[in-house]
Amino acid sequence: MVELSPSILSCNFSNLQKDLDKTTGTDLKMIHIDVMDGIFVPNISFGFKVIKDIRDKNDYFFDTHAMIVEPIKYIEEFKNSGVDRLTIHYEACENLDQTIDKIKDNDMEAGLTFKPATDINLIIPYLEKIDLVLVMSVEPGFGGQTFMEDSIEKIKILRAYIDENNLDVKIQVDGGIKTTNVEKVIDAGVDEIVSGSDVFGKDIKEQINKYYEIFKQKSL
Ligand SMILES: O=C(CO)[C@@H](O)[C@H](O)COP(=O)(O)O
Repeated sequence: MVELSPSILSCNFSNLQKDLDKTTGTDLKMIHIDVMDGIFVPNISFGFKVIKDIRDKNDYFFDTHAMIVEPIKYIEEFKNSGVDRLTIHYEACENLDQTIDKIKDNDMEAGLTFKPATDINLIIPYLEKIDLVLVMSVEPGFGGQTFMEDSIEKIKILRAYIDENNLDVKIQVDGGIKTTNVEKVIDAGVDEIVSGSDVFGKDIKEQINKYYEIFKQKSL
């Protein structure tokens, strides 16, 4: 079944744990943690201290999206903060193979993502080495943007390649996803959905339950 990874970027940071507490009693298994450096993307979010503090209070799988240049420099810090999977950008790494290897050497799952303008054919050769490929369906940097329709074709290309080659790689989509458009990305073949404003900007528990209702219907 498809899983939801709600982006805490849309939480109220004046009391982050209060929003996370509202997710309890749902089917949720992971949360999405967007780290931005103000250089790779034109926004700054939060860093290791925040991740570590919420790690102490939440058992979820920590699905982390690093929108930072040269993430290789910070891999140990992500690990020490309690990150379970670290997704890095194709465009942000001087030595991508070495960065992926170092994530795995630090006992985290490795995810790879790419900006909407990046040619998907550059990503395909790395699928054998990674645990997750993330299709960005908005320009990385901000929540609340509109879903880019050409992401559907990218998901289909990745789904076909992964299935044809029997690879053990999950496909995640992130940006502009709502309960009203989620079905089309599921139909295209995603395994995981990131949603920020549509979860933490609304009635949190109600929205998570709505997503899981849709996922269950789709898996019948
Ligand atoms: O990585 C990003 C933005 O860079 C996303 O995770 C957004 O935070 C998703 O927010 P919505 O588009 O769902 O509001």
